[in-house]
Amino acid sequence: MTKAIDFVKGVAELTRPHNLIVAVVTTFIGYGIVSKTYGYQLADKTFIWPALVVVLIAAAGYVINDYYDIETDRIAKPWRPLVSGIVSPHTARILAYTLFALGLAISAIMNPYILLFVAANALLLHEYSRWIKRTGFIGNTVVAYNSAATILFGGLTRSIELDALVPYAVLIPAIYAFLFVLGREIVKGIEDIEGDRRAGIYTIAVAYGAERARSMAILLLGAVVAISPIPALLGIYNVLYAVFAVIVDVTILLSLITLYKANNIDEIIAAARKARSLLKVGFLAGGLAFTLGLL
Ligand SMILES: CC(C)=CCC/C(C)=C/CC/C(C)=C/CC/C(C)=C/COC[C@H](O)COP(=O)(O)O
Ligand SMILES: CC(C)=CCC/C(C)=C/CC/C(C)=C/CC/C(C)=C/COP(=O)(O)OP(=O)(O)O
Ligand SMILES: [Mg+2]
Repeated sequence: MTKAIDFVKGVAELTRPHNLIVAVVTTFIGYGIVSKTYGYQLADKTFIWPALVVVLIAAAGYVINDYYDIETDRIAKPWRPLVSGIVSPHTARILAYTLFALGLAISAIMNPYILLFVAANALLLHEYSRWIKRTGFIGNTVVAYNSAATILFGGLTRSIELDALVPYAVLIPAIYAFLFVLGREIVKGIEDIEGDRRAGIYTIAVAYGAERARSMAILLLGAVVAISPIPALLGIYNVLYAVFAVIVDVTILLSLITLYKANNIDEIIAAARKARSLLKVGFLAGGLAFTLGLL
């Protein structure tokens, strides 16, 4: 019985449910902006479909990532379900392709254009883990784009449902998400520098050193803080945007101070480990800023 429970826990862990929750929130950002632009109620029961597609495709993306990362995770993340042996690589592969297939099937039922968008993003997600990740910075931009694409996807699905054009306003949170995730991916590269170097993954940290990667992450994430007040000045978002944007800024600034104060490679890697978790809190706060800010 314990083995069965461990297996179910392992399968759940492979899908990274905490990230899926944030992805649903960010999908709602695009959906909500379109609703508000055309004078409809923000939330509608139809949101279940884009939310379900994003959960299925993102979960598939996380599972196939662990499948392709098993050797590097043996070094940096021995607790992952495939490395610890709780779930077999064969099972993970079947799970990933089943999740991809379910996401594509629902997209096909929704609309041909939605199927095209989801298929392109699903392919990009799969190829990221299969080989694009090894290119380093390009891989970071793919993850940042795919993350921001949840916002575009929410806007696309609601626009098609309302037979309306996707408003440019959807691009605003998408740009913030892209910069935020990209900065965090560079921080993750600092944390994983040893394992990535042995695996031949040319992240910014491996290619240019942890110090330069730290400087790039500080620049990118500092830019998110610098532009964070702008949406509050646009008259689209309410005070809740400002409240949650401050939380985002605090998570980023605490991360950057920790990184800046590190004096040597070991301290920089330890600071990156702390920043990775802190910035994840910022993702949720950021999603809530652009979501609750629409109410
Ligand atoms: C100033 C302000 C309010 C900024 C907010 C920006 C914003 C909307 C951020 C949300 C980012 C986002 C789209 C998150 C949803 C999808 C997601 C969780 C992406 C990150 O997943 C990839 C990551 O590398 C997974 O690795 P790990 O986190 O280590 O499991
Ligand atoms: C837009 C549509 C239809 C779907 C988007 C699906 C989503 C939410 C994508 C978000 C980003 C995502 C799921 C990326 C998957 C690839 C991934 C796990 C990147 C991070 O993996 P690594 O670079 O190996 O780092 P870790 O495994 O240590 O986290
Ligand atoms: Mg991985």
